Amino acid sequence: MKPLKSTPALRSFTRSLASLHKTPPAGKSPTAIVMLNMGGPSTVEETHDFLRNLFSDSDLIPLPFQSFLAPYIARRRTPMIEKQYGDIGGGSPILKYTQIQGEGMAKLLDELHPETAPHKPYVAFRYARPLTQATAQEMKADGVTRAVAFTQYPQYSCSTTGSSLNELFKRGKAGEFGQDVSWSVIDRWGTHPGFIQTDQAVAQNIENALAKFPESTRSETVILFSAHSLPLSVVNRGDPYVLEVSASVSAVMQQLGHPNPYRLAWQSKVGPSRWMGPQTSEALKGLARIGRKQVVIVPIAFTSDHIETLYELDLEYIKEAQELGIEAYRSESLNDSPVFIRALADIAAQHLREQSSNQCGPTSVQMGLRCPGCSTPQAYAIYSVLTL
Ligand SMILES: C=CC1=C(C)c2cc3[nH]c(cc4nc(cc5[nH]c(cc1n2)c(C)c5CCC(=O)O)C(CCC(=O)O)=C4C)c(C)c3C=C
Ligand SMILES: [Fe+2]
Ligand SMILES: [Fe+2]
Repeated sequence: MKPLKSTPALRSFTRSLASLHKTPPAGKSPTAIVMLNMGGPSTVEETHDFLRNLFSDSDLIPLPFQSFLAPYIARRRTPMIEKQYGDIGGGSPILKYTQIQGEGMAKLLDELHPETAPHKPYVAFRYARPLTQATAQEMKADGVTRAVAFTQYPQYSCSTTGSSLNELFKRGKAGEFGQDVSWSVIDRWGTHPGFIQTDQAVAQNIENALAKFPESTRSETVILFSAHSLPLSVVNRGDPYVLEVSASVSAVMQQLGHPNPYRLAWQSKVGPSRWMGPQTSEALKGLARIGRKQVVIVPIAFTSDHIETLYELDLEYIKEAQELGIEAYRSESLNDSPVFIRALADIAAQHLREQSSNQCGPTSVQMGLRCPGCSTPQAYAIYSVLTL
């Protein structure tokens, strides 16, 4: 990763970031917990706009002549992706689940950290409704003065959480959330102590899938973790996502406490460039070649169901496995799991406690150039640009 160089432009950028971080005036406005994610089209009709927004995001896909190419690629890809959303029931369930998770989390937070109650969840999606812009208006209308940006991607990538934070920063700088909002950030939690509970939820879902196999052969079942892949160019510039996903896999296996063989594979490669491998479909072929007959596929880098679980894993890979002579099941996504919602509340509560005692833990960072606790560079608007 390249070191941050101090330049006049960077210094002025830092000053504007610092000005975002003001002490909130006393008041009864809610503490906003802003749940960041990419989102998905709630209906098939929203697919085109979702794709246009996605291909317009240079943090995710830097394209030459992006403003011309993005609508073109989106238009060409729309029929295929529309069909996939049609096949999974007519849209993405991510908004529904994020709302359930947010409501449940906020209620628990009021008990766990009454000092900052009431807590109100806001959803800020990057490519689908509700977009950050609309969320900003809602927060401004509510008179929010204290906000926590809480990424819903457990593992950090500049292309996902980094992109959402950059969007938040741009809109914050333009005053769209109001003038006196004090922000803090939970930017990753794949190895947070609270994630142990999430591991419990993931591990429980794996147990449920394992239970579909006869007890006599259950321990031979391969647990195949599957995460959205990343272009190798992104991995090679130091993006921590692959490392953090691997750490989550280890934590879940430890939680599970079984000696089952396990592997991590990567799915959903897009375009002709080289991406992180092995691809999930190749891993299945490899397992068939060495005579494995039972597999549980586990989505590990996304908490709600989406096209990759409901279409790619359920409709494509499970069938592919069957054709290879493997009996395969997918473990459920976390979705509205109460254990998971409790984990989200614990992660947010710990963050708020650290903030009020001016400490800085692993999930507790400021919108500033450097973390006041550990001095790592944490101005994401700068951080992701410099590491790209
Ligand atoms: C942790 C999750 C994800 C990472 C990391 C990620 C990186 C990444 N993605 C693309 C390109 C595309 N992704 C697309 C869809 C998509 N991506 C994720 C998650 C991550 N992406 C999800 C959950 C989804 C689907 C949303 C849903 O509702 O199901 C798409 C659009 C679909 C398509 O056209 O095939 C593209 C394109 C890149 C380039 C990238 C890293 C740089
Ligand atoms: Fe993606
Ligand atoms: Fe820190």
